[in-house]
Amino acid sequence: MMQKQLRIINYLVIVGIVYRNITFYKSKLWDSYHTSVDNIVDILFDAVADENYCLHGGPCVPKNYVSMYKSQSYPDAIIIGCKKCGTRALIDMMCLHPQIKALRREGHYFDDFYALGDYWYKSRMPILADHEVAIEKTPSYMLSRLTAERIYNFNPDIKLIVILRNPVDRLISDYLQKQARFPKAVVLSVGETYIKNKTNTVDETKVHVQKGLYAKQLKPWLEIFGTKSILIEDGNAFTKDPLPTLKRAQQFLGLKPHNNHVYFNKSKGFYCWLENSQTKCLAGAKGRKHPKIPSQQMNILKSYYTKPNEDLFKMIGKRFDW
Ligand SMILES: Nc1ncnc2c1ncn2[C@@H]1O[C@H](COP(=O)(O)OS(=O)(=O)O)[C@@H](OP(=O)(O)O)[C@H]1O
Repeated sequence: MMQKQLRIINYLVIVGIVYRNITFYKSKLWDSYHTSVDNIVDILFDAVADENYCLHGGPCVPKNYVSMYKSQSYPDAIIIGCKKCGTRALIDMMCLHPQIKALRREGHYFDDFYALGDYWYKSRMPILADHEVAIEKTPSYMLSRLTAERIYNFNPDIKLIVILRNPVDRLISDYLQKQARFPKAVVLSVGETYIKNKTNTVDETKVHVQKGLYAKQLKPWLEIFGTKSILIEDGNAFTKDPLPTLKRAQQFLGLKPHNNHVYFNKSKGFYCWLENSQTKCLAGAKGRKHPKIPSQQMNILKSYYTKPNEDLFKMIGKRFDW
């Protein structure tokens, strides 16, 4: 009897583990399903794409379809950071330029999926017509020297775009994202989370705090790529008025200036734009209302970042208003 119960428990544990893994990998499986389909389509097109794009006595593939598909290419530029600094708004608004196309989701090839190979990366890229450029954004790239090395080995001439934000605003934004995702786990306030009670100093062990140390993160990128390959923008200024940043980004990519039709949307409280005559704003997860932080705690957070900010400004040769 005991053995039978043990077998049932064993069985339930296995079912539990399988279920958990399926849930965890569901999105990744979905992704790779699409990728496999893309790859199969590519192989088929390779097979049929002889001179006339026809199989022997079989179906023909429209010439322009083949050449359109074949124009899928690696990115010309990557937005490498930083998290919660306006990367989504930047890439979506950059795509209002008729020559810019972007990977819809974050790329994560050079950090999470490097083992899948650059063919996988390319297969996720948008299809380009002549004179168009492809971009992607992955805010976590900026955090690692290894990623910088990988990207350099991949393409030393690639253009990199960095959008930064007042690190205290960034910290609160990361906190709010975590709170929204894990409401039961985030019970402490911003101050209680990031300021040590006993010493009234910032808790430097917290990853969210470390993510605001921009000079440290950018140093390897500047060493590896040099200043000319990296456009560094102020996310706070971009949020208030995106046009100057968008203009510089177009110039940086060597594109003709294009007047992106963005406008301040009062009800969203942020800039939005028109897409096929419809208003398009970012989803509610972007542009959350920040809580009021008690001024004493705010001062502790601000003064913690004063020196790292100065290091950053010195390193990049320009100042931001934070
Ligand atoms: N036009 C527009 N609409 C909405 N949000 C805007 C816009 N421009 C900049 N931002 C700021 O972008 C912040 C989110 O940054 P990211 O897109 O980089 O976040 S993420 O790292 O991809 O999760 C987001 O941070 P929070 O305000 O803290 O939510 C916004 O302040």
